[in-house]
Amino acid sequence: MVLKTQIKPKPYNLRAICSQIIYDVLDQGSSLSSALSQQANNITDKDRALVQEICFGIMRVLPELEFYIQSLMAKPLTGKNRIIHYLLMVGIYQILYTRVPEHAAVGDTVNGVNVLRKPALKGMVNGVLRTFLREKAELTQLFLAKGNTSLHPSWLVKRIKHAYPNDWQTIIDNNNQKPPMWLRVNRQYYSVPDYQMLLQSQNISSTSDPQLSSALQLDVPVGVNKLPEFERGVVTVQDRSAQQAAFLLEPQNGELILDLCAAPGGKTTHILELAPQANVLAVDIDPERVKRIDENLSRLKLNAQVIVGDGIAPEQWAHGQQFDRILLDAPCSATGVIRRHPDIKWLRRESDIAELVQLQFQILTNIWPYLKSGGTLIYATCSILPDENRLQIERFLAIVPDAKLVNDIIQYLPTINGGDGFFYAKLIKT
Ligand SMILES: C[S@@+](CC[C@H](N)C(=O)[O-])C[C@H]1O[C@@H](n2cnc3c(N)ncnc32)[C@H](O)[C@@H]1O
Repeated sequence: MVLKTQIKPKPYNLRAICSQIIYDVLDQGSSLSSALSQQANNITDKDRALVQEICFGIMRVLPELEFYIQSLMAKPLTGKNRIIHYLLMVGIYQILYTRVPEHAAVGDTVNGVNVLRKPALKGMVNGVLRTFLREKAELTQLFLAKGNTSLHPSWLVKRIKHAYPNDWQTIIDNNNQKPPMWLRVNRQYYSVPDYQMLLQSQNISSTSDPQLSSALQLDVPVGVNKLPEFERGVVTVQDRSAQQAAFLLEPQNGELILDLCAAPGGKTTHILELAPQANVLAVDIDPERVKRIDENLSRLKLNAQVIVGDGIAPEQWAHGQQFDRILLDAPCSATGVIRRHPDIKWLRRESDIAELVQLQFQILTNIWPYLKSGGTLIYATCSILPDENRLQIERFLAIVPDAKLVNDIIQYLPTINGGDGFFYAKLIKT
């Protein structure tokens, strides 16, 4: 008789899962959204919201948690024990910022040590968390007096201060808030007031935007599965600032339109909602992200040609075509969307900025010949740094004689209950 080896399932501990996610971001350089989706199958539906709350929250207040751990431990945990450093963060974050009762926060975090197979560190984790509970009031005072209360890396604070000497503090404060949830209503199906009524019938209250005919802000964010007719393509989750792109582009039916750097397709689908008979070519360099453009198009039942391609080398995929309109949503520092992706603060390096500026400039200059004479190009970023935005466009206009700026540039800053930080320049070819 052959005995089957029984594989023992790994005990489930959501604090251990959170510390693995934080480790993947901070030590392995993964983005928070991809680290979360890597673990998605290991998390029960019931715990999903709490895992998100803890992981996003830790990224938001990382320097504060580091300060407490440093204050409570003589030596930092390094090497293979690093994951326990992040487990401590998970414990402290819960005590300070969630409604999880303190005894559960401490007890379950301490149990996470076994799940992470570091039993020798159990006593230490228990000790640190219990000391934190006792000394919480003094430690938080000390943090306010001595810590990095901007919760941003210093290079970024310096750049934001330099660019916005009057508004920098507000920008930093707004970056540290939780983001509002905006919807874009597909007006092929519903007017904004009608969809708002439909939401209200499900007890989801929302506020419309007098300046933007497609946008609704939810008073309290909800999961997309709660949104009426989401699967039918009636609404898309998209920040109000990002919703401006397709309006500025003014796509028309029958035109040939290039959406460059298009993944995951938030703006591709909006272009087609506004001009369903436009011929849209959506291009992105990242094959995995390109799949998401197809998924979004099929949810919204819209058609575009979607390809993997490098914006620096349009000769490889444009086949000599010229476009009536081009949307270039350039790769950028994403410093305008920090409240949505707080991991950006720790993943970005200052040296990335110059590289991104160079990449943006190359894509912009290389795609320009593919715009028809009289055509429109929208250059967009979700950055608030002038090097990627205003200065980029000034440099371009100075060397490209047939490019003309229409109206003024638009620089949105992240605003509470408003939109994300975004930049737009509308250029025409004379
Ligand atoms: C800001 S995101 C685009 C968001 C998208 N437009 C939307 O609304 O959903 C920037 C995109 O640029 C892509 N990208 C980066 N370098 C590129 C390149 N050299 N050529 C084409 N796409 C590139 C990235 O893969 C990323 O998907």
